Amino acid sequence: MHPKALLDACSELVREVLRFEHPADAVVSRYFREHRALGPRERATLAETAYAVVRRKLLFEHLAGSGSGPRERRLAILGFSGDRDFLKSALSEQEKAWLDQCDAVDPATLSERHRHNLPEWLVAPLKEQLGDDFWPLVESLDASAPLDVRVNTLADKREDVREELRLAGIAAKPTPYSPWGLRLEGKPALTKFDAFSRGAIEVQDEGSQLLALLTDARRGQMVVDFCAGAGGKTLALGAAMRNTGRLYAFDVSAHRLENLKPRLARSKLSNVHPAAIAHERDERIKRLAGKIDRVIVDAPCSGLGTLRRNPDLKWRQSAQSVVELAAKQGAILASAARLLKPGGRIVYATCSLLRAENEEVAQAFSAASPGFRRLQVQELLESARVDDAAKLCAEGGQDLRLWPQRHATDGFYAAAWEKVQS
Ligand SMILES: C[S@@+](CC[C@H](N)C(=O)[O-])C[C@H]1O[C@@H](n2cnc3c(N)ncnc32)[C@H](O)[C@@H]1O
Repeated sequence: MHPKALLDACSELVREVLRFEHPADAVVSRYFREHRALGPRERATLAETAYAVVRRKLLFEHLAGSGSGPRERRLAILGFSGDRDFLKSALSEQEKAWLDQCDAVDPATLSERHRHNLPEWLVAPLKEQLGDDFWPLVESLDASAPLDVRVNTLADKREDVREELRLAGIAAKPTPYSPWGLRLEGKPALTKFDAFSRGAIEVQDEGSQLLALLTDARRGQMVVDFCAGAGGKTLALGAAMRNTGRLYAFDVSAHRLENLKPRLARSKLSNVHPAAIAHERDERIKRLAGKIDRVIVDAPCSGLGTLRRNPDLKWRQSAQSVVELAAKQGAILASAARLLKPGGRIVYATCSLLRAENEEVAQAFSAASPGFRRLQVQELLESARVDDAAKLCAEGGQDLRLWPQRHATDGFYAAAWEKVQS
């Protein structure tokens, strides 16, 4: 594609993504569907440019203030992810001079907001939690997330799969904490490999794997994945149960559960029962009350722990949406807890970085639920043979707290309780 045409396409995509009416990944996928002639390299440039603009929106808007021409074009030039000379061949003399000026800006002279590129409502709670670690977090959010897979230990061993991938030209290392994980080098398209099609691997961030390990679902148990979505955790739990017992995968979105089906078929699990529920107080939940050994609530949340992959979330969420989510999370956790039998365990998890969706929801549940004993996540991880469990927990070892800048995972939180014997 001619550089000028590719830059025009980037500007168009940037304009659509910046409307923030839909998730950026959905906007990008739709754009590609509507422009089928685009080749893989052009697609990569388009997607990476749009994401770069979303990531560094405040800085780019500031720099774009001095240029001329349509705003989206200036933003696309600043975020352009392809070769510099290629880009310059699409620019007017005036644009080239402006871009050189922008490149010459010393980052040290920029204001904080132009360096962190976060909305103000998010900065204060993050700084309060992180102190000096705030800037390393900002830096980590600019980098792309590694590609982790979980080995389906029902049928394969991690080392065998690692060797199989190596022979297929994919280098991988064991993940540092999860005994099920491999971290791949680069971003190979996995779907064409036998290890993928026969269900030996599933793409899953190491942090998500740790949530499943924490749930500790065992052979023969009755287990509920309350917010199963496309079933990332469900598949890990089903394998941990060695394809025995009964694992319910609930979600209010039948559409998301549909995406579980092909993954389930690859995994060879037959102990999973997906079911769409109307809401967290659905009749189906009431019928199972007091019968379940393990429940995981991977609650709907702001998703701010996934900003490396979904940078648009920082612009699509707000202080108000977090308040609403926290209320929803509390309601789901309280309902899900009714499922447990005495001695059963419930894990509450989010991929949010904010205390309002994490510690505060957990504390409110503890305070309102005398029949539940808070468990020490560090001890649970150690029992699940997770290395360096203390490093994965907040001080004191009570809760799991994963951060991209510390653990190279998405940001995750988890707390766990046991229903007291009655
Ligand atoms: C963080 S996602 C789950 C991701 C999934 N566990 C995985 O590992 O792929 C949260 C899910 O909660 C679902 N959800 C929202 N409200 C719910 C409710 N009241 N009861 C059950 N699920 C709900 C959403 O549809 C969404 O799929």
